Amino acid sequence: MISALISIGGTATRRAFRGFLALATLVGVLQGIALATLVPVLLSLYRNDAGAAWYWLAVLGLVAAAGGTLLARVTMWGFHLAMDVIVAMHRRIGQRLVELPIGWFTPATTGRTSHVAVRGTMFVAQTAMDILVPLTLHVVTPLTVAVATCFYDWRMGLALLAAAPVIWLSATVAGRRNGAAERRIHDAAAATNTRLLEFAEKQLTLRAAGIEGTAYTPLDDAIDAQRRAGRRALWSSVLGLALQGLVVQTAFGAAVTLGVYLTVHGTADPVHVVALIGLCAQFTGPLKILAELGTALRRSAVEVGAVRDLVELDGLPEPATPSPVPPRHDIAFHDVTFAYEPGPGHEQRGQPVLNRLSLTVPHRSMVALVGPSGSGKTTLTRLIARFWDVQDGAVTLGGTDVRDFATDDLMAQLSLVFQDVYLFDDTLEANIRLGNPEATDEQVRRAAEFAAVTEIAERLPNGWHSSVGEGGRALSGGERQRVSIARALVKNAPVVLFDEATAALDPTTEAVVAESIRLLAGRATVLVIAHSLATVAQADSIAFLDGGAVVEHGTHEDLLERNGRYAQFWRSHAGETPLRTPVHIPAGES
Ligand SMILES: Nc1ncnc2c1ncn2[C@@H]1O[C@H](COP(=O)(O)OP(=O)(O)OP(=O)(O)O)[C@@H](O)[C@H]1O
Repeated sequence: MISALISIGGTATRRAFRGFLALATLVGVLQGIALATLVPVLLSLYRNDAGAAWYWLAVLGLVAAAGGTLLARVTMWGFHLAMDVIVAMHRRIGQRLVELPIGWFTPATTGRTSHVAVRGTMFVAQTAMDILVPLTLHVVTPLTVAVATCFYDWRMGLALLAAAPVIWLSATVAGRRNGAAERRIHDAAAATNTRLLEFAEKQLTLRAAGIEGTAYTPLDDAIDAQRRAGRRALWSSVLGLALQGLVVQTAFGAAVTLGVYLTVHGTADPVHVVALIGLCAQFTGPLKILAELGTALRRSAVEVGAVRDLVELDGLPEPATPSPVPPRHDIAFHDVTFAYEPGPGHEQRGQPVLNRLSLTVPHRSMVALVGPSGSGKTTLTRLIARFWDVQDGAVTLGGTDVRDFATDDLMAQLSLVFQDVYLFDDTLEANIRLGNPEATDEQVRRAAEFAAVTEIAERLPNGWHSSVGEGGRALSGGERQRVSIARALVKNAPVVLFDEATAALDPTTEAVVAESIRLLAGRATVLVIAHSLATVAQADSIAFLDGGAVVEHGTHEDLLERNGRYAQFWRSHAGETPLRTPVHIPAGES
């Protein structure tokens, strides 16, 4: 647990934790000494020795005051430590999220991340402030009491010290059981969180499918699983606490029995023994809730461990000496094999999605990717941007393996226009400028004009400074697509990866897509997942994918002449649902 916190917080936290725990231990020792000092106070009173009673009372007061002062200090320290670790945790999570391959981000992983970040943070604060200090005190104080008892009566002292490992063992057993149950609760809660987010985000889809109210089975199942895990954890913790209570009471009973035995056999003074039995109660009292504190610590450990697992995830490996940005921008796939990593819902690494695939997109040419759904077109384009790294073969840009570029350099060479357009809750202008923060106003306006975003700005109440709402909610799907095209154009990257929308677009957006592809042709290396006849017709060549391999590659005419898979595919599409034909941007919009 502490090692998890330290690994998140770094060296400074390690030093701070050592000091913090040392101080908490000192407070525990002082509290134990204060309790042990009660024995001479009581004995002095019994012997009517007022001087000695006042003396020991003064000692007790001084030790208790020192312990109290240091306790206040260590509590404050715990608060500051918690804040430091929380800040470090947020920083590490943020840093790791930036370094993770883009392909890692799925609704399931982001749901888990938000759960881990929020709960982990809460538990760190709780651990450092509410658990570690009491836990240390509840261990160190009874041990100090046991050692002190040895000085008054070595037999009773040894009995207490002998009971300590048994109590420790029972607390550990109870804590382990609870820890396992807590882990199950954690996993169940994270799964519910993901389902809940999905339930909230996909309301439109659910309602369109006629799933009304809360009757969404995966969410119900997740809540049920969480309830079952909670019930099991409750039983586990009740049994653990009962075991712990039994062991502690037995230890106390044994100490009292020993005291009585020693008194009866005349080897101990009864008054002495009465005072020591009082002290024994101070030994067993704190230990009774040791299992409870241990459980709380393990609960924290599960959450903090999940944060550590998150921050220790493998990011994209960065080259030790990044290759320089190449002057030419041809893209080549050399015998590429790629299978998705296991993840929630698909724990085994599946069959390769791309199988020894080779394809070349020459510098400043346009290649259209066509093929049945699931043939690997999207995966192929995403490998260029290192959403994931290939397992075999290589993807090169300008002759250099994409893994040999610094990630920033690689991304600077790419413009991505994908279907899942996300606009930030910022102004229209800021969303375009995101493509190139250095762009002048003139460049932003020109890209916007080309992508027919100017007319959106004219319609909105605050023009370019209008907010587009969270995720671009204030705009239609087509309008969002246009903003994303303007964003890509303003970036002016030498390589453009374009995923044409599969859904029918409004005429203006369709024209913008066709025009922007026309504009890019000859200026950039373009790899486009094509769905429209207009795009296919403009491409220098077409690669037909099936089953994760390029089965045909050539010009539209060549492939039609070959009368193979592409010709068949094209004819069936043109026959059933004609591929979209070019639409011209209305005057004034281009
Ligand atoms: N993140 C992912 N995790 C696991 N499998 C995935 C993931 N993304 C895609 N796949 C699988 O990889 C295969 C290829 O998918 P891909 O999206 O690349 O195909 P596509 O040709 O672009 O399909 P479409 O035209 O329908 O978009 C499919 O079987 C798909 O189920």
